[in-house]
Amino acid sequence: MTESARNSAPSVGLVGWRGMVGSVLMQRMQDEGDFDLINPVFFSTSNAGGAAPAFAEGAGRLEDAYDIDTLAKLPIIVTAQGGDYTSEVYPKLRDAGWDGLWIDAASTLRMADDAIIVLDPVNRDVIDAGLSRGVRNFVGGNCTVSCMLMGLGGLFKNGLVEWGTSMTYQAASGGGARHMRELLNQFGALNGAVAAQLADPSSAILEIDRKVLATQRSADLDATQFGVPLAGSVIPWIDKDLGNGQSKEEWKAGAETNKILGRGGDAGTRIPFDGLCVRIGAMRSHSQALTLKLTEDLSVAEIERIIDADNEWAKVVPNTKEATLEQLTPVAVSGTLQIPVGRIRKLEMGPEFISAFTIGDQLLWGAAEPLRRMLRIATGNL
Ligand SMILES: NC(=O)C1=CN([C@@H]2O[C@H](COP(=O)(O)OP(=O)(O)OC[C@H]3O[C@@H](n4cnc5c(N)ncnc54)[C@H](OP(=O)(O)O)[C@@H]3O)[C@@H](O)[C@H]2O)C=CC1
Ligand SMILES: N[C@@H](CC(=O)OP(=O)(O)O)C(=O)O
Repeated sequence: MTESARNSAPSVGLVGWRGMVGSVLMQRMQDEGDFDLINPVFFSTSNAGGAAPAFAEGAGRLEDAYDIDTLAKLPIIVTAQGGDYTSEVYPKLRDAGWDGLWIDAASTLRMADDAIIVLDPVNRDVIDAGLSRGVRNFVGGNCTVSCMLMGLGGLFKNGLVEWGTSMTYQAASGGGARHMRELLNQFGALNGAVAAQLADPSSAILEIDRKVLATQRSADLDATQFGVPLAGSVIPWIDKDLGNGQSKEEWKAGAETNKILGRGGDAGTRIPFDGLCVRIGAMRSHSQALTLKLTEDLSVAEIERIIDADNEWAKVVPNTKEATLEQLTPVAVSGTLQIPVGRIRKLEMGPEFISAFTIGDQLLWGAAEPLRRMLRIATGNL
């Protein structure tokens, strides 16, 4: 960046840059040249005074992420530090009179009346209208909701969905950096428990199975983050228990989908959307199986055309075994911005009922990318 460009670029506070979402955000910002457009100021909750990351030329030392005076000097703050941080720091900043832009990955402020959930390929009009009327809080949506709307936005935006249900398969990284490490350590422990038997092709498979189960059930297996073992298992509960049989992750599906689409509160326009959220042992990328009731009997070819045409990242995968195995797995999708949508077919329940299976890298479109793009929109660069 030239000296004059640096002088005119806005200063942007970056909090939570070394976490799971933050690391992906930093990588995307480097890839897209976003650091040429801002003067970054890096914060830390655990290492104030330490060195700022090397990729940001001249960024100096890490500031204290709890120092309200330092934060309040900045016109824009981007945080991927988490909900506890937002709950503690955000109200203090506003109480101190700060009127800058708060761009956040955490769910804390998402449903507040003065916050917009950002997913600009789906709701750029809502974002622009919000900026014009002085909205200051822009929050990334829940990862499964954002990935689902990036894939199936065409159907929703065209008013073609009467109701929907999603059954999710969410990766370990949805919980954060420590959850990924725990999953890998568990896989390692399971493998280690039967390494000798695996090396011997004639060993009894039931003996291997018994030893793996004993290791999974052993108190020695570290399950601090997830609470129970995830390796070789699934956990059909994500986020808090709302006390009505629904998990908070499941509640977000209906609440946030409707808010992003601008169909909030009004029972007349709200699209019923609900399902079950399940943690699985994938490393990265959230998958979901959807059942949609459409408002009309469209051909599969027309449904596919609408999905493909909606945005440059949604991509229909032909409903064949070969294409599904090749293109519709977390391994195929992770690290890319593509949102494949496959397994589209009419269900036996009637001509308006369809199935679909979609996957998105929840750290990209589900978290970092909407924030990165919001920063560009806010600075007049998108
Ligand atoms: N993970 C996901 O898929 C998604 C997450 N979100 C939301 O984004 C927010 C951040 O989530 P996420 O990035 O997953 O959280 P992480 O737990 O990965 O990171 C959050 C913070 O934890 C601290 N930290 C402590 N130990 C470590 C470590 N070993 N490695 C890296 N960081 C560490 C860092 O703060 P410090 O440097 O100050 O110590 C870091 O900024 C949350 O609100 C979450 O709900 C939203 C969508 C998807
Ligand atoms: N709850 C998601 C990740 C996440 O952080 O979601 P949210 O931003 O809505 O709290 C998961 O665990 O996969």
